Amino acid sequence: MTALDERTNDEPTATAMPWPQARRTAGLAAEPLGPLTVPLKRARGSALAEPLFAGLAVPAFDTAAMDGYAVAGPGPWAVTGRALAGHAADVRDLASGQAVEIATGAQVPPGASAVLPYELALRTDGLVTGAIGPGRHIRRRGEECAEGTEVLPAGATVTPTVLGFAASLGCDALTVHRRPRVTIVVTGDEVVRNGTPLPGQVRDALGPLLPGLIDWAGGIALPPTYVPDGRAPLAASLTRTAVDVIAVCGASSRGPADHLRPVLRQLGADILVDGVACRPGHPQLLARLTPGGPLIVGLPGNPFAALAAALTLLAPALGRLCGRTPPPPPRAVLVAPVPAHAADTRLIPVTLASGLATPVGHDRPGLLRGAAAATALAVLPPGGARDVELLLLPG
Ligand SMILES: Nc1nc2c(c(=O)[nH]1)N[C@H]1C(S)=C(S)[C@@H](COP(=O)(O)OP(=O)(O)OC[C@H]3O[C@@H](n4cnc5c(N)ncnc54)[C@H](O)[C@@H]3O)O[C@H]1N2
Ligand code: MOO
Repeated sequence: MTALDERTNDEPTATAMPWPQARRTAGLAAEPLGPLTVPLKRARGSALAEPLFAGLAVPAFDTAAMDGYAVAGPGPWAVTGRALAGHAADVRDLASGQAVEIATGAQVPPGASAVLPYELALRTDGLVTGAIGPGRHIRRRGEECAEGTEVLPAGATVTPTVLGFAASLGCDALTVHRRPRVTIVVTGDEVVRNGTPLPGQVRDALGPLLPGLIDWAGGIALPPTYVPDGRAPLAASLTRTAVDVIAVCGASSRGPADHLRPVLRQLGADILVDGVACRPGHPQLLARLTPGGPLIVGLPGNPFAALAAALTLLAPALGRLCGRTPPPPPRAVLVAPVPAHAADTRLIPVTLASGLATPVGHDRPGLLRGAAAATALAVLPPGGARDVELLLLPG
């Protein structure tokens, strides 16, 4: 419920914090959650709570990088046997002038000076000839990393690639920060969850949008809860469950049914960010319910404004709680000048190609059309710029 159409409201909010400061505040609003050791399959999306060390050398043994012959000394070479991957016990020392047929991934026998690929080899009876430089096509033990090397710092996100790498280092478990649990509270008597909305109703866009964004940002989203307009239901929803973060959708503005600020005052919450000088999303807020209690992120009801606010306050707060080291923000050059706001940062949906950001339009606060077609939001500071920071959108 709002008193004004969002396009007519251009008044700055007295308490609004500059966008860069608001984002920094959210990224420092809490301490990373405690470490826990989990099996690899449960670690994806978490951040390492301690550096990852190579528990073994990589490769762990001298390995053939090609199918062919492991040869010792100058040719021609007498073929004395075969070395297959996974059969290290069969490996015998090679003397100069000897060779074994070898498969990629097999352990290279001690004494071998190179691997001669089939393509360069001529085999007649038991003899093989060919030209190959010393050391060619042998991946030496430890050449990728020596045993005990730090291979990833604490704070790195455990991506699918990191999981594969950790497994190849012999890890079965990783010590990561606990991921924050997030309740999504969707407010509004007009909000419906299924089907075509009737006149006066609006289909909930945020219950479907936020879980994926929260997962991408490092949190664990609980199923959204829906509360009618009113102080009592909202207050109850903020105190019902033990979670780390509560994202409230709607009720963030100053209309007759916008109860979030009064409820937070009534509950004695500590308000950390009370409005942000950005478009869209200026009514957003960040609060802490009680000392050591959950963070509350107030997201505007307008769906694109909510997305902009989620990237401004919610994602950095979740990144911090789950212990991720934030990467340096990506940047791009706007393909053409874009009108700036005099006092507020604008967040503009763009597509990216070759370092250029192209606005996709359709960026009114109530509509996700532009954002749905975009790969990032360009951060246009007050007064404007061509070279801009980007907020990548969840894929
Ligand atoms: N007097 C003022 N009025 C408004 C201001 C202001 O500063 N002074 N700011 C405007 C801006 S900007 C925004 S954004 C909205 C924020 O409003 P609320 O957070 O209080 O949200 P609602 O009023 O509940 O809803 C706004 C709009 O969004 C629709 N909505 C709500 N929830 C959902 C949902 N889950 N999925 C899809 N759409 C949703 C709702 O029906 C309204 O149309 O306030 C302006 N007003
Ligand atoms: O423009 Mo509002 O700031 O729609 O969030």
